[in-house]
Amino acid sequence: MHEPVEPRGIANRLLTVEAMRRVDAAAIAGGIPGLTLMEAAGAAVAERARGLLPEGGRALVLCGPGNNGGDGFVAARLLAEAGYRVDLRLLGERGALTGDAALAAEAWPGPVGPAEAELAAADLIIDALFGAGLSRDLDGLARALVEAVNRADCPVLAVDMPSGVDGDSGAVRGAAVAATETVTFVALKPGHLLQPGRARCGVLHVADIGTGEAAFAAGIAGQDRVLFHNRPGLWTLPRLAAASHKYTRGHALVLSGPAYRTGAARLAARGALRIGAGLVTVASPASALPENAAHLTAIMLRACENADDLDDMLADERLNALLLGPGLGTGPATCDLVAVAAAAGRALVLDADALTSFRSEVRTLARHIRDGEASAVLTPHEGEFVRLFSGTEAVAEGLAKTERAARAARIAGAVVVLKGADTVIASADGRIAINDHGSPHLGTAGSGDVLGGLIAGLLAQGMAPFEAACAGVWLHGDAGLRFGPGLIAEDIPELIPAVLRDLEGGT
Ligand SMILES: NC(=O)C1=CN([C@@H]2O[C@H](COP(=O)(O)OP(=O)(O)OC[C@H]3O[C@@H](n4cnc5c(N)ncnc54)[C@H](O)[C@@H]3O)[C@@H](O)[C@H]2O)[C@@H](O)CC1
Ligand SMILES: [K+]
Repeated sequence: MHEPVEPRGIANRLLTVEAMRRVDAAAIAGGIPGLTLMEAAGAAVAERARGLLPEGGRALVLCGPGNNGGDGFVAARLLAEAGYRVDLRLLGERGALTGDAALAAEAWPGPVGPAEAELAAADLIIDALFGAGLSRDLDGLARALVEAVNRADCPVLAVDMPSGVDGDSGAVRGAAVAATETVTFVALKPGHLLQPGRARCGVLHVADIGTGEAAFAAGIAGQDRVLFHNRPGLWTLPRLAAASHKYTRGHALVLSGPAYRTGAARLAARGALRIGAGLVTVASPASALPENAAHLTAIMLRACENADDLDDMLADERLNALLLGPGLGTGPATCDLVAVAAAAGRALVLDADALTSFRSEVRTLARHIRDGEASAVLTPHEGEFVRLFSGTEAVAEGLAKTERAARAARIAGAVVVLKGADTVIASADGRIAINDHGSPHLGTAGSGDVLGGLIAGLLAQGMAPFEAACAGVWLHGDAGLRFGPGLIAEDIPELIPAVLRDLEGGT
């Protein structure tokens, strides 16, 4: 189990639903009454609601039968006190409310409407139906209510989680509110970042409700999965010393496919160079050298026909990071290249055909990595992931994406970057980062090849594999966000200088 020591890492920690319960319980045990926490949560919701409501506007607050509903009662009261018109509806019987939620309901001075009635017209709906306590799929009245919320043409502010989204997996349980904004408490939960939950949250806000650092520490203690939001601060890019030269900035080697299958390697190589590797070499079969030479200038070329040639090349210790896979072709020849690269103990990025060549043979791949003491980053998309890990516990039905990636990382003894709209980066030591910094425009041919090159370029500069993978994913996502429609893979390396400049200015 890995416990990060730096406080910046802790700032990016996510809380599972269970860990959040422990935070609440520890805060209460430490002397903060539960009702005080609920008042703070409701106040944070009311404050955000005021930002979404016109002056004196009308809020419709939908309260559920648990403490999420309790937060709704508090927010309703505070908004009414501030002069807003508030309609409140309760799903369930008022008499069935217990604990702090019952106390919050008692303090609400207005009428409590039934959930069955048609939704009243409003300037804002506050969704306080279900949060961390969601325990089954929505059906019946709860589901009808959520569907009615999604038909309403006003903004929706979700309390803690959009009702119907699972806090740990981001799954939609039957139906889920599509919120404009979500206010959650203490820290983000995985379900705020994993799809489809991420898309239901809208703009995310995290409110401090006064639980304190000791309760937070109690909440995250003892977990064998350590969850992070992938953001700058979780990793630090290599700093360029004044005395740096190209040989101190690492040398990345990208293996290219044969003639007419070389574009992927060039995209990756360009990514590695732009991200700051001092030297980048593309190695290809001799037949493909002219094709590569016609397109490459700063990037060097070498002939490499097979695993023996690669072995000879790796006698040069300065080749410290390798990317294998894009365009290589699947089969035993690619497996041999991976075996030689791993045996040389270098930092590896394995993508595409290098992963598919080990279809259902991940244990063999893991043995190569272990025996060579190589540090490897595997970058599968969903299809490659299923092929590589089929037959293992990483592809069991119904698992959250975080758990699949974490299990895969343990099996492979490598960092696994499970790509998608919600890329998850998992390390064999139990660290998991979820990335929501990206753009659907990145779903374009060759984009993944550039990502592999970025990670290889960071590894070449000496970054540790988990941090290099997280940083590569974030930088790639940032490039996608700033370009938008019309993005093609060739654009991504060219955007990296601006991404780096802004990052250096902002962190
Ligand atoms: N001290 C605390 O624990 C605090 C909790 N807070 C709030 O409390 C929430 C968690 O409260 P709870 O644990 O009471 O859980 P919830 O209020 O999220 O939901 C639990 C209730 O919903 C019912 N339920 C669950 N799934 C259902 C479904 N599919 N259909 C119909 N009914 C369903 C359960 O039977 C239970 O009555 C958090 O999300 C947060 O909003 C905040 O007030 C901060 C402090
Ligand atoms: K909710």
